[in-house]
Amino acid sequence: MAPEIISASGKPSRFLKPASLPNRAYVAFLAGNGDYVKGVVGLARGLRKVKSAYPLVVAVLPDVPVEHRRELESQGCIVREIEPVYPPENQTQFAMAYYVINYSKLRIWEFVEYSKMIYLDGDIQVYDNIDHLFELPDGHFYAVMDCFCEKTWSHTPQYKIGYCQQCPEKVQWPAELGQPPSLYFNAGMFVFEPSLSTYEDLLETLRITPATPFAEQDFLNMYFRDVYKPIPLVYNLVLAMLWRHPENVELDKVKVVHYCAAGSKPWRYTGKEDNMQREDIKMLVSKWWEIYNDKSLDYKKTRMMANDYSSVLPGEQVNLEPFIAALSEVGHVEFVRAPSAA
Ligand SMILES: O=c1ccn([C@@H]2O[C@H](COP(=O)(O)OP(=O)(O)O)[C@@H](O)[C@H]2O)c(=O)[nH]1
Ligand SMILES: OC[C@H]1O[C@H](O[C@@H]2[C@@H](O)[C@H](O)[C@@H](O)[C@H](O)[C@@H]2O)[C@H](O)[C@@H](O)[C@H]1O
Ligand SMILES: [Mn+2]
Repeated sequence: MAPEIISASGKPSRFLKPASLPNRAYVAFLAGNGDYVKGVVGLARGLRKVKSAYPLVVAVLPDVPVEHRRELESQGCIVREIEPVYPPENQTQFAMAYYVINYSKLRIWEFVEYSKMIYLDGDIQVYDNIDHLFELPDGHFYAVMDCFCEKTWSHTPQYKIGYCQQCPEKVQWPAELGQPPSLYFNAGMFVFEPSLSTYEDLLETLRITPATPFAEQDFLNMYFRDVYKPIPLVYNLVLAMLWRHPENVELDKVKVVHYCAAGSKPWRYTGKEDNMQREDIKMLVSKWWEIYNDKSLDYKKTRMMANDYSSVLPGEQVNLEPFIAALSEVGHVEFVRAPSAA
């Protein structure tokens, strides 16, 4: 007979079942054997610190070494290997040469065991709980608007005339250039619904879409243009906003920081690049390290998750208080099926 388990409410229950969490998850993308794994480990710890109720899935390319995968698993991540996705061959000059691997992000639309996911770049940190974004209405693509003012945009007409969607009133879009660009999001963070039909259509469409300087970010903006809904900048502070549009930023309200400005990746920070000696940048980099180095944020296996039922005798009453307390620390729990006592 299975052990009699007394739940925190004092009512006997055959097995403690978590309040069933809808099948949602955060998802990150990791490629190569370099140091971005530090970013994803930091992200896993950050989500735990803000007590997110959902797991972090990490889509890894085949070139991510087993040591990095084990490290991510030891941080409670669910590691899923994906195959690379390449854009059609063409002569495009990517804004950063390595952007070509970022098309592989498209594989996350295949994770249909989840009804809704929030994608986060590995160079993002979450400083306040954003689980409420999972409640946004289905049928749309939610992301934060990007900025066109950094040199990385110098190939574009908007950069050349000094137009940016963050301050559309500053420079009028000239009629001779036709329509102003549609609202354009940064693809380092977005809320989406995995779907096999969308996944197949994304790959099919990519096959006939020439690659462009911002790679999958341009592609996703084109593909989801009609269903894109901007969400406030507090959900993805692209660091350049601090010096390009400070009037749009209330730093103490920011929930998610995206370390995408040149030289701002905390694990590679030297302080030598432009803007990297700013006090706000130094504060944000050290905030990232505080979480990365905080041992109390290590993933804790609980007795239940350690499948340690053997010590529970038939008929024994199990006090679940420590377990309930650990739950609130761990944030999310994968329940393991108890071996049948028979
Ligand atoms: O060598 C790399 C380069 C990129 N990435 C992943 O691809 C994302 C997008 O690249 P990045 O954040 O550097 O682009 P940015 O936002 O700085 O333009 C990263 O956050 C990582 O999740 C990776 O895993 N390894
Ligand atoms: O592959 C293209 C990448 O394009 C985006 O990064 C850019 C963009 O934000 C520019 O606006 C900034 O100027 C630039 O610094 C920054 O790197 C996404 O963050 C990243 O996830 C990925 O999609
Ligand atoms: Mn990024």
